[in-house]
Amino acid sequence: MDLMQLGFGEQLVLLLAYCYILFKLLNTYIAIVLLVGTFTGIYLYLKNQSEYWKRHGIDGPEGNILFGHNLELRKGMGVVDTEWTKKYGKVFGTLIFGQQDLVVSDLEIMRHVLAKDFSNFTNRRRQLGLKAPEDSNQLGAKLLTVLEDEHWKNVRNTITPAFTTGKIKNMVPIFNDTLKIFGEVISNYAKSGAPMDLKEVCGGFAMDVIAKSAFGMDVDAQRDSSSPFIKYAKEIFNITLANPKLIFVMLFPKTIQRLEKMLKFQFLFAEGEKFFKDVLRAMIAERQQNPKKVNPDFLQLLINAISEQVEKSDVDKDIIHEEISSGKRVKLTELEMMSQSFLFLLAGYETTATTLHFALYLLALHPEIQDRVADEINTVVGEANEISYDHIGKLTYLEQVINETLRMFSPAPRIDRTCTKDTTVNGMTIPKGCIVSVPVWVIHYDPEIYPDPQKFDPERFSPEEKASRDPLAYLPFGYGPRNCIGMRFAQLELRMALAYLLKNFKFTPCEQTEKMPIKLNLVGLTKPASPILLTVEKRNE
Ligand code: HEM
Repeated sequence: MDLMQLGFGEQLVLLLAYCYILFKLLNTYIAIVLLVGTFTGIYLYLKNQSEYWKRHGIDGPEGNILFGHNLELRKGMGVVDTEWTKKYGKVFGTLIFGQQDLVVSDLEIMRHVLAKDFSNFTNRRRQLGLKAPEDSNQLGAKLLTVLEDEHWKNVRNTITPAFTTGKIKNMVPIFNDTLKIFGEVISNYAKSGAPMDLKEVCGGFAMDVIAKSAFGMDVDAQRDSSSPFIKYAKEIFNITLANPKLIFVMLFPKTIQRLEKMLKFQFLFAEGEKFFKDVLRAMIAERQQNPKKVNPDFLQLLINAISEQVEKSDVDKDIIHEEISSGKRVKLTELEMMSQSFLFLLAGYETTATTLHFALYLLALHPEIQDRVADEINTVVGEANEISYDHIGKLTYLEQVINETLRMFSPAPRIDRTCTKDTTVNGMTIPKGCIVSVPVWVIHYDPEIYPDPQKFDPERFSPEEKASRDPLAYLPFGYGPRNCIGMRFAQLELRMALAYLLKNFKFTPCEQTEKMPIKLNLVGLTKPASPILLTVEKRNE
């Protein structure tokens, strides 16, 4: 048994049991001697761990001998990464969740870790306790985000055709149907003049899109929040690090996993998991019985996965890397299929909803930029009732606005990879077994890359500015073969939603709207510390 694979709670219980047995079985003096020896051993081990980076000639913050740098994480990843980078530079070592963690914002080293030496850095950090074991039948065991090595490559290669531009283009009707309801909801706020909670309205829209595209379901989250789909999805998204059950799982991961297997139960999200599995099973069965019915959504694309080919004209280098196309196309098991649909909800709901609401917030605070986007939309879309895929390609200033929003409020403040082989880059050796973390937040606010970084300035993403910058300097969707597979889908959803909203409405700050710089909560995904409220009026009335 690898003791380091145990949670902190389990290690403590083992230590107490060991002390008890020593004093029960042995003479007190011998027990004390053994105990002192054990504690000295543990102390030396922990000291050795905390001096790991010093031995590798890499500087870094002094860590707590017992907790490493975990305690600092309460401030939020973006905040601590900024403080540490200012003090220790672009490469420094930390110890997080018992793992040696090298934090790198040097673009050249990042290029090797995320792309050039990808085969040595294929996997993400293992989330102790939060990853269901591979042999379990929980949805969490087969999520693309946690799969490793060949298994990851094969599943990613198999589902990639679902995310190419050609396939996503067919989902425009899903967006347009959902946007009509979004329009009704916002119109009601415009009529009443009441401030609206941006996250609530954008969240309803994003939930409807993902329910329809990944589960094939109309849940109408925008007008009716009583459906079980919304109840269980919210249960997942509202879980915080203060949740007692989650703390218990993190302290006793192996014990919980053993008990779950032996007693055939699930400790976290049991009801929700059963609900999503039942829904997906029923949907998959229905579609398999009606193979001729056309469904332009992810669920159908996953069902078809093995037979779907990437057409030559549809090769999208952002999501089809050579590394991935060398993987096999595999027939997904039912669990693998259901896990990916579930993952699209996990990965695609909160990220898109928060980006949309931050974009509207920034535009409300910058009316001149909002008017410029609205003018562009009027010119391109004119009197057309619906936004089409062709319109989207022509809304270039809107694209700049979205890019700048994602620079300032990247939903993921950090991405990471596990190093599986000693790798030397620019004379520095990254040791096998450590985690390499890329502090996206720090890079997006680096004044040498983005002068006056607190300023909302979509001109930073004009074609000339973009071309003059290293692509590694902009990472809202990560980078390399393991980047966000849903990037094209998210970009289209954001552009469609903003084009529709800004064509029809004007957003303005109200008394309760917080001024910039807004207080953020950077623990987990980026979000505002308090809800953002805005008022809205109809355009052209
Ligand atoms: C604004 C919206 C979104 C943002 C900012 C975002 C961001 C990210 C980031 C930073 C990663 C990690 C990349 C890396 O490690 O290099 C990621 C991975 C992923 N995202 Fe997204 N995402 C968004 C929307 C979506 C959507 C809509 C979906 C699905 C429909 C999705 C599915 C995934 C999946 C499956 C992965 C894991 C890929 C893998 O491990 O191979 N994301 N995303």
